[in-house]
Amino acid sequence: MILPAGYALSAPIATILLTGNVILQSTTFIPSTETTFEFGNGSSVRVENPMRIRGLPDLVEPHFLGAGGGGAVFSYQRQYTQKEMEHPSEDKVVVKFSWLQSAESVRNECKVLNVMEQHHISGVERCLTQLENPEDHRRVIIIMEPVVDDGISNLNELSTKAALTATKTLMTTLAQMLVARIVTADVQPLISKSTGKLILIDMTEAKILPEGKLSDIDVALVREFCNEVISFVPGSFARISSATFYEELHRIEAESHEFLDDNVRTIIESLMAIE
Ligand SMILES: Nc1ncnc2c1ncn2[C@@H]1O[C@H](COP(=O)(O)OP(=O)(O)OP(=O)(O)O)[C@@H](O)[C@H]1O
Repeated sequence: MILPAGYALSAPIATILLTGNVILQSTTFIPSTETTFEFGNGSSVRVENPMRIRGLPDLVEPHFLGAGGGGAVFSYQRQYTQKEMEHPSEDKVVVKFSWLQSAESVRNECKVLNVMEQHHISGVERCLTQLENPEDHRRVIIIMEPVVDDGISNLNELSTKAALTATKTLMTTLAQMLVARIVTADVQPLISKSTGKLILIDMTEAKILPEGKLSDIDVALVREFCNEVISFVPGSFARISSATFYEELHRIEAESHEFLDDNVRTIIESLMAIE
């Protein structure tokens, strides 16, 4: 977790307000609580338990995951009714509370993730919904999945098997994002230590490149994105990462008839060149 000093949690639980009302949920009684987290950047986040959002099961058991320039991130457990338990999806969700100054970036994150979902891009989060923060309507809350519980960001700390799984996902995602013309200069992999399952988190700075000839700035952005992604791959996996990238690229181009931009192809070929 990268936690800039300014965003450190100054007090784990500053206020706990027991509102006293008891909510009937399935067969469990959950006392409704509100907890205010104060952060070192002067912002606070009011965390409700349960959190009620239209179209989603009640969200319970908030747990602080981390904070950065975009906001404060918590996991919540979905509280299913008996009927919904028959077809449960991922059990936990990620809830990101933007700061006031980062609301636009967090809106952008959900928008880009929605576009990625339309392109069937794997290895990234899914943004389920976006809402105004009732504390301050200029701030935004986004709900995403999945939560990676035992996440690390360094592939070199994984077992060989898990690192290979993570590398293949990373290169598959790189190919899918490049064809979809989506890049980010802030690449943050989160990898399950036990399984090697990888997702790229934090799409606050991600950009959907416009159609047509790329500007010099966008070419530089693509180069930075590719460089950053490739820098996460352990040196011994250079060959397999390149093979995975091109295999996925050929699959997408054959199936969707969407093609990599020529400039992007040149960049990736130079970075993937193996002596
Ligand atoms: N899906 C997830 N599963 C587990 N932990 C997560 C997940 N998403 C985010 N986190 C944790 O929350 C932290 C902050 O998340 P993220 O990097 O998305 O926030 P941000 O404020 O937009 O960051 P940045 O300062 O890099 O822009 C991460 O470093 C990570 O520790």
